[in-house]
Amino acid sequence: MFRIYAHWGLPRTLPPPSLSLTRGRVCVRSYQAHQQQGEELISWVRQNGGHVHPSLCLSSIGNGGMGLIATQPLVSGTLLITLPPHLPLSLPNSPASSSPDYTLAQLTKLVPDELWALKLGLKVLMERAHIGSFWWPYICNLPQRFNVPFFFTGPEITNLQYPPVIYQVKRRCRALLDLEKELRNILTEVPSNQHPFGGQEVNASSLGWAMAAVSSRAFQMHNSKGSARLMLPLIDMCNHSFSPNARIIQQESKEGTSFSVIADRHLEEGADILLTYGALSNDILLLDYGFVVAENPHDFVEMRYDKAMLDAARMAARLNGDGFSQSAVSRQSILEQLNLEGAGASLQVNFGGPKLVDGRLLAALRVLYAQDSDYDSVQQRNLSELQMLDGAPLGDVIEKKSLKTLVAICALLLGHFPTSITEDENILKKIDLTEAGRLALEYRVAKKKLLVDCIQALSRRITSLEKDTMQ
Ligand SMILES: C[S@@+](CC[C@H](N)C(=O)[O-])C[C@H]1O[C@@H](n2cnc3c(N)ncnc32)[C@H](O)[C@@H]1O
Repeated sequence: MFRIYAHWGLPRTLPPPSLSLTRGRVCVRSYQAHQQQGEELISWVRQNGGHVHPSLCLSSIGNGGMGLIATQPLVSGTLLITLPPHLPLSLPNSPASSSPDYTLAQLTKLVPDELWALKLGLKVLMERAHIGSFWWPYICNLPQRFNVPFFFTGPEITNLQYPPVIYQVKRRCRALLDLEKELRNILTEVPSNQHPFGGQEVNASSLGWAMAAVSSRAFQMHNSKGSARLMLPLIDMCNHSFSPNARIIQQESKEGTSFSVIADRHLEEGADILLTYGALSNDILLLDYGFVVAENPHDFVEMRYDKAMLDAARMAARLNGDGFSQSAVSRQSILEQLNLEGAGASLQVNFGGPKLVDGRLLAALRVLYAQDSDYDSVQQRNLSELQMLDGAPLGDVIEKKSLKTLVAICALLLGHFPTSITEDENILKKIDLTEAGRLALEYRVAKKKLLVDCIQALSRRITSLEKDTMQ
């Protein structure tokens, strides 16, 4: 199950950024060049009607990344940045026909909707190729490389050890390669005055760069006209925290939507300005942003609900009884209500997050362990009661069996990983790891620790039930 080989990662680094080299300037993110470009970006925002608090600067924050820093203490409520409506970069709404933007709009239709970052990425590539682009001071400040997994080598992708995310990486690789092919065919027919990339070739690597630039930096805006994703220059220099010290607000006016960042706490001198990117799992953080958070409260490990797997877990937990596949028709209807059986069933169940265990899986186990004689009691419970971890809605005996089976499932999932946490932690101590190699290790260690945490929390519940029974 955990031995999927993905040996077609795209080249690790982008080829020389052909699109920017033609401008006579090279986007190199050396420290000094970066500082200077950072200052140019701040000046550009101010020159174009935006506000940047004088006590803010762009600075290196380690790992080659940059961030926004307070150079003086700032009180909570301070307005840090404001971008007027014309500074965000987004896909144009109704471009004039026979303009490059119109061609671009046609090209975005080739991209599946769920890969919205690739759609907006085409616009970023277009501005990167456009000599004299209004957004050049912004585009030029974007990182040249992104540590997202579709740039990993095959072995690095395999080293993630978690099939759902490996599947997503492969899908993204495939989408980039497919789009490269389609664009190559279409763009040869486009007249030069309508060519969105100034006649330059766009390949899977530059598409990947653009998709990562967008997925790791774009914001979603909602207003009366609907929702849209956009790039917010300078605001997107803020790094992420689940306990942020600043927030974004949106203001509507007849000119459009402007965006501001406000300090949400007192900021000490030298504080990083941190926003929250949302309640995101490590899968999304890895795939879209190229980093993971240890002990991420929003992370989870997924598995496919399958009675054969539950049977294996029951046997591993040394619990007797008939196989779950023999379950009575009466239980079937509850499993259907839980959407785990029947047409259109949704079989993905998760461990982790604030609930610890997917309520549907817990309810299914409780129901599957119920005897025919318990059925009246099952009928008296509503579905949400059956899904709550607190309490033992069908009695302590069924509860202990259900919890022991869940512990066994976590242990089986853990056993599917080819290496243990200790082995991974030893590899992490090596100094010659690549950035991608380290990220893959951190990612899989976080998944395994999540399962260990689940086992420990569920075991504590079993122990407390056993104590109650003995009293
Ligand atoms: C919106 S940008 C923030 C600015 C970025 N650091 C830069 O140098 O341009 C998001 C990227 O910053 C980095 N980042 C943000 N928050 C992070 C965090 N908490 N830990 C590690 N990297 C983070 C990741 O590379 C992510 O893709």
